Amino acid sequence: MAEVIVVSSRQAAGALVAEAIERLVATKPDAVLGLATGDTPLPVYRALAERVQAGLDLSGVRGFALDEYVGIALDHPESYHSVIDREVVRPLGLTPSAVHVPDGRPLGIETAGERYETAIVAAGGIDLQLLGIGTDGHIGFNEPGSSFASLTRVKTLTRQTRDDNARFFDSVDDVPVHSITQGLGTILRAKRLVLLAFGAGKAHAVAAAVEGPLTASVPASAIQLHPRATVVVDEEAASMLTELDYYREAFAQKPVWDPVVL
Ligand SMILES: N[C@@H]1[C@@H](O)[C@H](O)[C@@H](COP(=O)(O)O)O[C@@H]1O
Repeated sequence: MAEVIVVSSRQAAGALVAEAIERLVATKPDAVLGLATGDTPLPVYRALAERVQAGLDLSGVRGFALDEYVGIALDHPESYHSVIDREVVRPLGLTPSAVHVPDGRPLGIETAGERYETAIVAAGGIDLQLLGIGTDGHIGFNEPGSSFASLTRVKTLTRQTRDDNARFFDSVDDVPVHSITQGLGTILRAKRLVLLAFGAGKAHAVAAAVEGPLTASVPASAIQLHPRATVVVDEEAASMLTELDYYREAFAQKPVWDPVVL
């Protein structure tokens, strides 16, 4: 099962995960990060940016974004190319050519997934994959029904996801219908997973992912198959978990030698 850590705030989550990333980079300066978009990972990026301002060097770190919209202009402010550049590459001082985002341009889209998988393998795989979670239980853009063996490919977005993401666009009609996303199989190959979730709106999806049955209907439940998965949640997002006392006890009693703990 995943390790669950309940934190008091988004800032506390950001600090905790930034600390884990700093430790990873200390042992592997060219570590490969799996980068999530959306609001959820922002506290991690902000905490890392502060560490960079204080002298942390992340210029050797490589990155692979989870997903991208299909058919969106690369320079659209809400393309994940733009978001990753704005929220991650620049503030963290990463080397732009070392950070990859799936290619959602229509020309060549049939082979874009395969090319992305090849690039991840050539980089030696992802060391730490950051994940948010959709209210419908998606990770990346793996919507309900996604195969646990799926690799990077085009997925049609659900209406719920498009409604959720409409806040980034002028209207829901402007939200692209298709995405290209790392598959659940891609995500499960990462050496470590860190899924973050904040707010009551995520409570149902978190409970289903962590404690529900393993089912493609809740794509995030795939994290139960991963031997090094950590879920970092605030009290609201944790509110529907039934084993909260156990998670708190396990974290309080964490062995110092435990490599799974953040
Ligand atoms: N493709 C992204 C996901 O990777 C993200 O996890 C999810 C949740 O977004 P937020 O963190 O803004 O709630 O939204 C989008 O659909």
